[in-house]
Amino acid sequence: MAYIGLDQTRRTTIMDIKIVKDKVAGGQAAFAIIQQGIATGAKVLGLATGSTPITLYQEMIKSDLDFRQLTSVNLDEYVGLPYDNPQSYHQFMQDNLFSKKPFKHSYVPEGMAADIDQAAKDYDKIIEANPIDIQILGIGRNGHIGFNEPGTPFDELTHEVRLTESTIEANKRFFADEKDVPRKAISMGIGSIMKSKQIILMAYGSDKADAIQATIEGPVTTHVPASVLQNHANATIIIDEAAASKLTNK
Ligand SMILES: N[C@@H]1[C@@H](O)[C@H](O)[C@@H](COP(=O)(O)O)O[C@@H]1O
Repeated sequence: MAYIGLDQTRRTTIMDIKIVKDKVAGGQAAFAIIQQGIATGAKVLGLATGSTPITLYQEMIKSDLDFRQLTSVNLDEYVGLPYDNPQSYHQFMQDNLFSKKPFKHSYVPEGMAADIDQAAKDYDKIIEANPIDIQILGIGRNGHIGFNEPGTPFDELTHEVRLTESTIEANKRFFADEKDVPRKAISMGIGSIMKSKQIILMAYGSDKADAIQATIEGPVTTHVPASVLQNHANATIIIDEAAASKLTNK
């Protein structure tokens, strides 16, 4: 489909919206979908970082599911942040999931590669060889998914990203100083995210309410990257009351 740079206003599918009590219930709802997916043959999970998926990962950890026959493919990583830095997404995944529930293979984009463009091409080959059955997403306050900032063409593959001021501002809480926040990242593209057979986007809290309203009720536009999910055949949005507070049709 040719979405490049175009704003699409035609909604082709209706997303499944689940409004939950809180992020714990959200994690349980997402886990139930994953459990069902694995029971029916899902082999590759697309994973995300940020505070949002943590309650899902806690459900995965406390479950008796064994992930050692599955592969995981992560969305993104900062460029130039050593993998043992506590804020790197390699380390985040280790701390929040992989150290407790290992997968057969876990891929995270190589933000420390000497040649990021080559690392991006290599990551696309990994995604091609491991088609994603279920992709987990959070959402940035500006509607970004992965690190696909507003304006990213919908058919983009893995690429280097210059982070927006809004994202640097939102992510500075994890760093000692704003100047320590990396300015660049490597991210799976929207083209690859949309190829996932199933997508679960989660969002909690009032600072996500505008992005959620635009994602669900606004036009499909590259200005709000997550709005592309309106064009996905099997997307579920799990949100709490605060994140749902600006929806006009509840
Ligand atoms: N690259 C990540 C996104 O994948 C994530 O969705 C977003 C929101 O983070 P949080 O869940 O902490 O609000 O943060 C970062 O920008």
